Amino acid sequence: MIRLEGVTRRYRSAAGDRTAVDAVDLHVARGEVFGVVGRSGAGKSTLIRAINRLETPDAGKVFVDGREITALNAADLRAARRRIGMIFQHFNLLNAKTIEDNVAFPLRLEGRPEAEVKARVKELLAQLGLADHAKKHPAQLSGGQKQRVGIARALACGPSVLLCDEATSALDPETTEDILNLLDGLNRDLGLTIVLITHQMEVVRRVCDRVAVLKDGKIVEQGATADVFLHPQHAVTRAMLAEGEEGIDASVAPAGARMARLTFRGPSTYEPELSRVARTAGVDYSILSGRISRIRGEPYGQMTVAFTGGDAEAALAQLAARGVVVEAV
Ligand SMILES: Nc1ncnc2c1ncn2[C@@H]1O[C@H](COP(=O)(O)OP(=O)(O)OP(=O)(O)O)[C@@H](O)[C@H]1O
Repeated sequence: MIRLEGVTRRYRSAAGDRTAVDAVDLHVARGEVFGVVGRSGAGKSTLIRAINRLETPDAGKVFVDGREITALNAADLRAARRRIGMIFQHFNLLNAKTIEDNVAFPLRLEGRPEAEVKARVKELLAQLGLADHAKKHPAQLSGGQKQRVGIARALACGPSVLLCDEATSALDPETTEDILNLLDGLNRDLGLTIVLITHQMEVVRRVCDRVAVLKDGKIVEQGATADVFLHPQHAVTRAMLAEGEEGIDASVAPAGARMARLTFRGPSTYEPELSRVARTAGVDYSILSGRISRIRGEPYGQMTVAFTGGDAEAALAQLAARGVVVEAV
């Protein structure tokens, strides 16, 4: 659906050249929600803006829905962009226009008949819960409502792709959840392919099927969200995931304990595997840290456990045989 081949973007300034995106190859499948995370300055904005050529790459090719975006002339690019919706951190609404005129804007640019514009705007406002706000101006709406207007405008021309540039970064946690539910529903119900960039790992955990981690303009790690989040390979990914989490205090482990990190995935997360195995292997265990949650709807449990007494190695082998991922700590 979306393919980037060797995409590079450099910025030249008096302070020197800076390669914001460095020979990135990326593939996003149709109907997927794909997240790109990274620290500030990693190149996330530049990368997502290369997809609809708001930033023209210095090298490389971008394909969206079979068309090479990087090869289009200005008129064809305008037409292609109608099939690529985009929403922004600060909404980018036209403050002097009403909500309905904001949503109508891309339809009027496209030259649609006014009756069709009116009908489509009405439909979109109803779909996004904005029907009561049609005649208001952006300044009269909350952040979450403004982002809903942004989404309505992005959907106006019936895009196959939605690009989200830090779309929830200016919103409080509750409103973020509301907008993420909305994006989730659009992906599910319309089959919309979504690419989002964010520095919020929780956003990726909640909605993304796959994720790429960007550092200094390069992808350092990518994969299914659950795989990357539960078994991060790169230091940047580990550091971003560790933020806000309490580290493990190994000094609290009983003397001589065998420590291991255990990862349960899927329905077995809720099974009493640990106590069954402890009983048969005759070991005791202390849980030093742990989290049971969901990644993109899939339950998982991950905990650091200290085993004492009995046969800890046999317990770990039994857990591994039951599909639990066992890692030495
Ligand atoms: N128009 C520009 N001119 C010069 N340098 C730029 C420009 N836009 C971005 N850069 C530089 O390119 C690098 C990548 O910036 P980019 O905004 O893509 O990163 P980001 O990961 O989106 O960061 P943030 O989360 O802070 O927005 C940074 O070093 C930035 O300073």
